[in-house]
Amino acid sequence: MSVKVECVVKERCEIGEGPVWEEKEGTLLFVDISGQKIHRWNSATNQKETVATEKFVGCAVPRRSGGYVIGEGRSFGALDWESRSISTIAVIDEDKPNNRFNDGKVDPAGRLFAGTMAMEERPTVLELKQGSLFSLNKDHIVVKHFNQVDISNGLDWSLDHKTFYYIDSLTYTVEAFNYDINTGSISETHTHTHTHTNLVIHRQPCECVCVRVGNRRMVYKMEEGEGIPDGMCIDADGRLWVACYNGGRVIQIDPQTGVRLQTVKLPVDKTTSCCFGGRDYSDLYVTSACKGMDEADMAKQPQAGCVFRITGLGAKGIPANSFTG
Ligand SMILES: O=C(O)[C@H](O)[C@@H](O)[C@H](O)[C@H](O)CO
Ligand SMILES: [Zn+2]
Repeated sequence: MSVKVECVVKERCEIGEGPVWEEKEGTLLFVDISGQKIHRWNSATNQKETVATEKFVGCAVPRRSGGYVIGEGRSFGALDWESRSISTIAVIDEDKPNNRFNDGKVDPAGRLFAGTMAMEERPTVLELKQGSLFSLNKDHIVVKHFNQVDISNGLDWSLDHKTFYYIDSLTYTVEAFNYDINTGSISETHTHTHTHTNLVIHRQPCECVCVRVGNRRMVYKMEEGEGIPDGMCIDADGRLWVACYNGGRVIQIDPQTGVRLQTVKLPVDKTTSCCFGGRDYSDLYVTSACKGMDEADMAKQPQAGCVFRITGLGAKGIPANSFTG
């Protein structure tokens, strides 16, 4: 079966992002970040429902108790779809009023992980190192895992739940961390002995307790022409699919070897994120953006901002997790 790419949601999102397949209804949930909208597209009827938000909305995920949890502005919010009402659960980055949520996803234990970034003057132009990665647990407790992030983006967990894969876009890499599914912790503290050669008084080994962010390591470095790593999802074989912003493609990576296994090109450059869906999760849905494109660009790429479906990949995904709080 050959790979086929088709445009399925013919709506030009400014920044289409964060697709999530909702198996029960056969709907695709996704956001338009700067368009300040949350969409649910029904693959059977081709109907779409939309909720408008008051601020940039970085992500929206299903909630086990019903409705959705979103990252809007600098708030985690609870969205009741029927009444279209949004209530604040928690506020983050109080000391960084110019920050906003970006990409987010629910871990296998039902915690919502989402990262922040500074507001952009235009795509990828922003104050650097302002972002952090947060998680919201079922008791609505917020944990801040690490900071110094440029653009917090794609994230997912290995099939054995021991590794957290993460993209800070302007590192142009995909990284991996050790992950503890029981505690939701990415960082690890450990003690080790070493001799402080630089401190004259410290001539003998000393016990240092240092908190390293869980063995952070690079699994893939983007190549020339591949663009900026943006959204990401894992497939049922444990391989990563990365949407490449300005690269007009999604790439499949083996995180064990760092080898790129597949490249699928799309008819738009600003591919932003991807998730598996459809019957037995064998379709790859890809969101895209048109923000920052001028008339001439738009004329060349009339489907910029639309959602695409790739079939025939020979790979399949796994069901998305719902927030348990
Ligand atoms: O879509 C996102 O994740 C961000 O919100 C965009 O505004 C980024 O600038 C772009 O995707 C490059 O990473
Ligand atoms: Zn993104």
